[in-house]
Amino acid sequence: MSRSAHPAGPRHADVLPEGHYTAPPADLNALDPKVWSHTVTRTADGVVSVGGMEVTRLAEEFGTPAYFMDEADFRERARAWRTAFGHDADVFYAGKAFLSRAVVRWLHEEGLNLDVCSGGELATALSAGMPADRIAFHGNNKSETEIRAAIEAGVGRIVLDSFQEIVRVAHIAQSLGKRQRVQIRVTVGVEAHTHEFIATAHEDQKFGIALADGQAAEAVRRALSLDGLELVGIHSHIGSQIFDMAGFEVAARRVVGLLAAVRDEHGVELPEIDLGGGLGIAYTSEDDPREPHEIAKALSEIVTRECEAARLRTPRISVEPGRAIVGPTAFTLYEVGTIKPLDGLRTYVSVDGGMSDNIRTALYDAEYSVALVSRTSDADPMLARVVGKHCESGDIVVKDAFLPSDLAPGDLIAVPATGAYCRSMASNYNHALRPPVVAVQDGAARVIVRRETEEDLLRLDVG
Ligand SMILES: Cc1ncc(COP(=O)(O)O)c(C=O)c1O
Ligand SMILES: N[C@@H](CCCC[NH3+])C(=O)O
Repeated sequence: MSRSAHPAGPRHADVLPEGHYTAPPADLNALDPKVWSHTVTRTADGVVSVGGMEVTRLAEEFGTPAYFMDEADFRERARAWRTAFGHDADVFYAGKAFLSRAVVRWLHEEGLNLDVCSGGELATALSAGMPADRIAFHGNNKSETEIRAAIEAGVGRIVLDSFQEIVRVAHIAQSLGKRQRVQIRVTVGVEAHTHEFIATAHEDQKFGIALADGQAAEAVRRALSLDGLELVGIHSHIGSQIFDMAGFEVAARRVVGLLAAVRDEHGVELPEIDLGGGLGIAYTSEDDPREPHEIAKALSEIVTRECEAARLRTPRISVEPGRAIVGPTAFTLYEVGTIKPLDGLRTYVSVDGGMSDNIRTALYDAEYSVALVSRTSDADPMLARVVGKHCESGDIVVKDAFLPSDLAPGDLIAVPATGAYCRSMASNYNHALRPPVVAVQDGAARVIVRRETEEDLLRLDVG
């Protein structure tokens, strides 16, 4: 018997948009291991726990909204990537997905390298003890200050993104009496199957130097001619949240083609090839991501095969997964504040966060899952839209998902797979205070990024 608080509530079949769930899940209390981190489970009393700690206790201690990161899961995923690629390849975790000093230490301990794309990320990495030679510095418009800081620190490589930057980095390196190891980022001209805003290998966009019409070959010529630079490889990143390996195959083939052309023209075999990041994760039960060992095998086979065909020595491969490591490791915990059922449509469930802690739904039309985590329920499913508290009707966290129809203010709900690009893209819109990131492991929780306070906001406002 349903305990529905909204008996006349919406019927999902009336409103389901294309591509979304066709039916409510069989069991609303179940937690799909595809979208939740490995230590997440429902305890005997129905409360969800992570790292051995119940969310009700976590909410009491740390408040909501908050991101809870499963440290064991993070380390496991980092290790899986490291092991899959072995000692002949390098894994650079992409710090843009989420970076904090604790995360840098975990990465260091697990043997990963780090990709940073700003002075701020570089400073965080260095201050947490990541050896500079294990850092790669990216960006399509690095400032002179950032370039100088990276070279002075001794970063392992700078990834050159434009013709101007080739000269800029060479001059700064020379002025510091150094020769900087660099790669050139090329756009290989593939259309990655992902959202337009996060595809980066087609030519009509801001990143990289096009392989087409000889631009990349010209960039290599210039880089090889400058004393301040040691050109060690070619870099390609085709986009983000990609499941289909075909785009990586084409990219690898084209990059190896450039390596062969460089060998033919200059007699130089560049020793490195970086195929970037971009591997997709499961945000809903519909998504089927690849495992790191499958990805490693596929990439190394393509590169080896293409190099053999071109009679090139196989270069050292590197990859830059961000989302695939950190994305699944965290969930955002919210408290339900208000509930607005719209007859025949859907029920709006307002939580105490929103687009300020997760902009991805508004920005990319991203899909997420959600679950009631402070208790179980045997009420009927209701089609819900989880929305935030911002002054914006597009302030949506989860567009369409099923929650139990007895959901009530004060319940805790959690959105899984928010480890990547949520805290790192969080904002202070409406003077929201950015939530903390709390690492949980073996029954203990500790804040690794603290919650912002009104004092923090007022300190910035010097007016
Ligand atoms: C150059 C580069 N490397 C790596 C990444 C990480 O991508 P993802 O988090 O999708 O693995 C990005 C972001 O898309 C990027 O721009
Ligand atoms: N921030 C994006 C992806 C861009 C990745 C950085 N190049 C996301 O949330 O999916």
